[in-house]
Amino acid sequence: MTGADAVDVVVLGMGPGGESVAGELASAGLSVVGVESGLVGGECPYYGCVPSKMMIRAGNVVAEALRVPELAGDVQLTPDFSTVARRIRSEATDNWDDTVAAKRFTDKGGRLVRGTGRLTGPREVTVLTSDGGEFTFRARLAVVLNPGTNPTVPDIPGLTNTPFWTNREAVKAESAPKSLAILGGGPIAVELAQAFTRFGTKVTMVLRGSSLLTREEPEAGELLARVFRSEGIKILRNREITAVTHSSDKFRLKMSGPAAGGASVSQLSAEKFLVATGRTPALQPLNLAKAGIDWDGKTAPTIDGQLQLTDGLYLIGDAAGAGAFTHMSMYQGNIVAGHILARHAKQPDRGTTESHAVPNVTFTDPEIGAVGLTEQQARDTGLSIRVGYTDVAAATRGWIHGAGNQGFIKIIEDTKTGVLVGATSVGPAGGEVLSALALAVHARIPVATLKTMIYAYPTFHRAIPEALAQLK
Ligand SMILES: Cc1cc2nc3c(=O)[nH]c(=O)nc-3n(C[C@H](O)[C@H](O)[C@H](O)COP(=O)(O)OP(=O)(O)OC[C@H]3O[C@@H](n4cnc5c(N)ncnc54)[C@H](O)[C@@H]3O)c2cc1C
Ligand SMILES: NC(=O)c1ccc[n+]([C@@H]2O[C@H](COP(=O)([O-])OP(=O)(O)OC[C@H]3O[C@@H](n4cnc5c(N)ncnc54)[C@H](O)[C@@H]3O)[C@@H](O)[C@H]2O)c1
Repeated sequence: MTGADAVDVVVLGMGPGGESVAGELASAGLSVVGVESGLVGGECPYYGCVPSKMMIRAGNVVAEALRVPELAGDVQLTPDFSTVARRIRSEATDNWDDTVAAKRFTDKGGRLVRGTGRLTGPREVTVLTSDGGEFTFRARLAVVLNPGTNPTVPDIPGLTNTPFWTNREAVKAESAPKSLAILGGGPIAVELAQAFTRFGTKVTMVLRGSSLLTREEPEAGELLARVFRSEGIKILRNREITAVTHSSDKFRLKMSGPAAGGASVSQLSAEKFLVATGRTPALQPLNLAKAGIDWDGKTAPTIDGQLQLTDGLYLIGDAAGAGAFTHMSMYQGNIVAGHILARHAKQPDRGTTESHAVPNVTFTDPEIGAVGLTEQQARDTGLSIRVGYTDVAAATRGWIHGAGNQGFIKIIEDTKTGVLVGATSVGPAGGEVLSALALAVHARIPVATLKTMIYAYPTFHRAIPEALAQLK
C-alpha cells in the first residue's frame, strides 16, 4: 500500500452520475480524483442520448414536413443528413472532445486522471495511463464506481471481421446510408431505425423474437411496428443471423428462421449493419474482488439503498442494474453525494433509492413513455389490478392533431391501495404526458384524487381522465 496518494474520494468512470457526484463533492471542498478512460460525461452526451436525439429531432422535422399535404398545403423537401451530422459534430460532441466537460470538473477543484482504473484494495484505485504510467489513490472516505456499459456484440461467425456499427459509429455517420440492416428491437434499434429512415435509408430490422421493445407494454411495440410498416421499415421476426460477410461496400447477412419453426435460410444485404443487441456492464476489469466483493460476474452486484457494495464503496449508473438511463445514473449520483456529505460534512442525508416509479421514454414518433410496472409485471407480482386504456387518436387533441396522432394511454391500478402502479403514454407528446402519470405513481396519488383534477382542454394529457374512467 506504499506510494498511494491519499484523497477524500475517487470516482472511477465519469458518466453522467459520476461526473455529477465528483463535481458536487469537489465543490463542497473535498479532495476528489475523477478517473476516466474515455470522455468525461460518458456515453450519453457523445454516443447516446444527445446525438441520437439530435438525429431524431431532425428526422421528426422531416416527418412533420411530409404531413403538410394532409394538413396545410404543399411543401418541397430535400432532407440532407449532413446538416444533422454537422450539428452532432460541432454542437453536441465538440468533435468528440471533452475539454469543456473536463474543465467544468477541474474548475470545481477536482483532479482528473485520464486512464483505466481498477480496484487494488478496499478504497484503493490504481490507474494505468495510455503512456504506461501508473497512479494509485487511497480514498479516505469513498470510492464511487460509475463504469457504465459497452455494446454487447453477439458471437456471429464473420461479424468481428466486418466494419459493423454499434451506436458509437452510427452517431458519427456523415451521411444516411442507402440501406441499413439492424439487429435488435430495443430502444437503440427503434430510435435509430426511424431516424435514418426519414433521411431516405431503406431499413430492415432483424429480430430474434417477434416484438419490438419487449420491456414495454405489448401494445406499444405493436403500435410502433404498424407505424414502422407504414414508413417502409421492414421487420423480419424470429430470425437468427448465422453469418456476416462484408465486401464491395456491402454487408451480406445469412439468416435462418427459428429452429422450431422449420428454418428457412435467407440472405439480406445492406450498405451498413447496426448491431444493437444490448449492453455489457464494464465491471469485469474493475477487480471487485480486491475490495472483498463477492460477484458472480453476470448479474448486477448487490448494493444497499445508498448504492454501497460495501462500506464506502458505491456503484452507480447502468452497471448498478436498476435502469440503464441517464436520469437513473444522476438520481443515484445525487443519493451517493448526499450520503457521503451526510457522513463526512454533517449535511442532511438524501435518503435511499426507491424503484417503484422509474420512468423512461423511447423517442420514436410517436414517443413511448412508461413508468412503474407493466400490466404483466403487476400480475406477476401478485397484485390485484384494474387496467384503463384509451386511444389518443380518438381524444379531442389527437383528432385535432390529425396526421401522426397514433397513441394510447394505459394505466394500471392496484385495487387494494387505489393508486396507479404503472402507466404507459404513447403519442405525439407521449414523453411529456408521462410526467403527470410518473408523479401519480411516484407520489402514490389515489385514483380518486386524480379523478377530481382539472385537465386543461384540449391537451394531449386530457386523455388521462379518459383512461381513468376506463379502469376495469
Ligand atoms: C444510443 C443510445 C441512446 C440513449 N438514449 C438515452 C436517452 O434518451 N435517455 C436516457 O436516459 N438514456 C439513454 N441512453 C442510456 C444512457 O446513455 C446511459 O444510461 C447513461 O450514459 C448513463 O450511463 P452510466 O452513468 O452508467 O455511465 P456511462 O455513460 O456509460 O459512462 C461511464 C464512463 O466510465 C468510463 N469507464 C469505464 N470503465 C472505466 C475504467 N475502468 N477506468 C476509467 N474509466 C472507465 C467510460 O469511459 C465512460 O466514460 C442511451 C444509450 C445509448 C447507447
Ligand atoms: N430513450 C432512451 O431512454 C434510450 C434509448 C436508447 C438506449 N437506451 C438504454 O440503452 C439500453 C441498451 O439499448 P439496446 O437497444 O441495445 O438494448 P436492449 O437490451 O433494450 O435491447 C436489445 C435487443 O437486442 C435483442 N438481442 C439481444 N441479443 C441478441 C442476439 N444475440 N441476437 C439477436 N438479437 C439480440 C433483444 O431481443 C432486444 O430486442 C436500453 O436498455 C436503455 O436502457 C435508452
